[in-house]
Amino acid sequence: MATKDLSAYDMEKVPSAENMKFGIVVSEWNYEVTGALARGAVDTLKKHGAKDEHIVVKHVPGSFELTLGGQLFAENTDVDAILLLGCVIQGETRHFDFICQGVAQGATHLNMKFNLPVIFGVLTTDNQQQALDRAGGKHGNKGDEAAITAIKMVALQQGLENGE
Ligand SMILES: Nc1c(NC[C@H](O)[C@H](O)[C@H](O)CO)[nH]c(=O)[nH]c1=O
Ligand SMILES: CC(=O)[C@@H](O)COP(=O)(O)O
Repeated sequence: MATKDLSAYDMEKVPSAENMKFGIVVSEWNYEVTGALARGAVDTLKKHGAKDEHIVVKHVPGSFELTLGGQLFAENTDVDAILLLGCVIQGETRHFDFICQGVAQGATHLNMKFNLPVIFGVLTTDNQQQALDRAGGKHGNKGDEAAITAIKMVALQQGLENGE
């Protein structure tokens, strides 16, 4: 099955992030991958106008903790969007399934609970190579994708809230 280039997008269709504030929660598990996701996300947000001081990055131990990290951002800051960045790689047991389900459901819950764009930037792969391919490799960078998604959702929300 063809895999989309996660970093390919129409620059003209991305609103300015100049006045937007972002919180980024990064899992420390598989940090060779998640660190690359974070760099891609920060670089992309700044490429579209976000100010350094409006991008706050915090780390959590694993992807399962991304949800609480996002909730802490939502409860204690005035960010306009939160990016959850992680990498879960299938092991020998079903632990993978529970982590992935937990963080996916957690991210969805935060979107609804706080009426705030919470972006699911978590790689869920069979092996490390698939993850590396999507963290700045041949399939682009899911961190870039998460950043663009965050910008577009903030612009959508602000537009609708302003009656546009
Ligand atoms: N195996 C992976 C984990 N496991 C750790 C969990 O995310 C969590 O920290 C633990 O279960 C304690 O609550 N985390 C990843 O992000 N990626 C993995 O591949
Ligand atoms: C995906 C994971 O949870 C990682 O810790 C691998 O765990 P296991 O090999 O015990 O399934």
